[in-house]
Amino acid sequence: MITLSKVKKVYETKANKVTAVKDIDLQINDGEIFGIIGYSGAGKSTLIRLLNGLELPSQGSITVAGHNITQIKGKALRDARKEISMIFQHFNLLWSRTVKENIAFPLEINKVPKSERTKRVDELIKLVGLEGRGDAYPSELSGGQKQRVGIARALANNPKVLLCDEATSALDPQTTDSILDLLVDINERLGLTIVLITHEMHVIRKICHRVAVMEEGQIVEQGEVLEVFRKPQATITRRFVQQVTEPEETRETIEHLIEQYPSGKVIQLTFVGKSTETPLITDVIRSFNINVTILQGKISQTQSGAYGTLFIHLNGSNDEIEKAIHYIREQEVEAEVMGND
Ligand SMILES: Nc1ncnc2c1ncn2[C@@H]1O[C@H](COP(=O)(O)OP(=O)(O)OP(=O)(O)O)[C@@H](O)[C@H]1O
Repeated sequence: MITLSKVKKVYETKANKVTAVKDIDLQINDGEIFGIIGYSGAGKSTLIRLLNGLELPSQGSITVAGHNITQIKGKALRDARKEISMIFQHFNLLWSRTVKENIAFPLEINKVPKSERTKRVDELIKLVGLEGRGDAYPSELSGGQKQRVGIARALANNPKVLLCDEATSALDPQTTDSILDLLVDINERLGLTIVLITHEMHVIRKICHRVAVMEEGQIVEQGEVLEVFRKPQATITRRFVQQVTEPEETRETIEHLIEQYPSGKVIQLTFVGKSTETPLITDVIRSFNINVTILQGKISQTQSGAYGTLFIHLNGSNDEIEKAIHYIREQEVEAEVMGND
């Protein structure tokens, strides 16, 4: 549904040329929630502006919702852009218009008759959970409610694709989660394709089916979210995965624990999908002559299954510890020895 082939974007300023994105090959499927993650300056905003035709690539081709947006102009481009909607970090609402009037705005531009507009606005208000707030002004709303207005407005003309530009970055964690839940809900209910850009792995973990990691204008890694969590390849991807799996203090805690347990081994286990539901630790304790101490653990849900990390200390003879690690790996659980040999 969305295809980018050999896409490159160079900005020419008076002083120099900046290559914002290069060598981008990407395919995003219908009905998918696809995340693009990268640090500031990686090229994410440029990529999203290319997807809705706000920018033209210097090279390559881009097809969105059946339109080759690199080759169309004028009315054809405007029509194509009706099928590609967008929400923003700072909501971009019209402050002098009420919630209802903000949502009605794209319908007015699209010359939808008034009676139909009113009906559609009411539907959208229900869809995003803003019942009773239709006559409020944006200044009277919380951040989460403002983003709900942004989402309703973006959905007004029944787009096929919703682009989200750091849509939750200005929100607190709890509000972020409620907006992410709403995006999943509309993805499932309407079959809408959602492409989001973010610098937060939490957002990717919580709602995306697949993810692409961007660095210096290029996609350095992409895949199913669960797979990327399980086996991040690029250094930058590992750093993003750690944002979610290792709370800030974890490394420090683990180093402290390794000092505290001079004998035996500290192991980091990584569970994915079904393996989070098996009584692995019980099996290890029963099958091997070792002591197991659970140090720290966390299980997170992704769109396609659970992902967990658990730090344990194994104590006993080297031989028994090796056998236990071998057994754990046979259960399709990753086991990384954390030093302390
Ligand atoms: N209109 C422009 N003119 C010149 N250079 C630009 C323009 N837009 C972006 N750039 C440059 O392109 C590179 C990628 O920027 P981009 O905004 O796409 O990154 P980003 O990952 O979205 O970062 P951020 O989250 O900070 O916006 C940067 O070096 C930026 O300075």
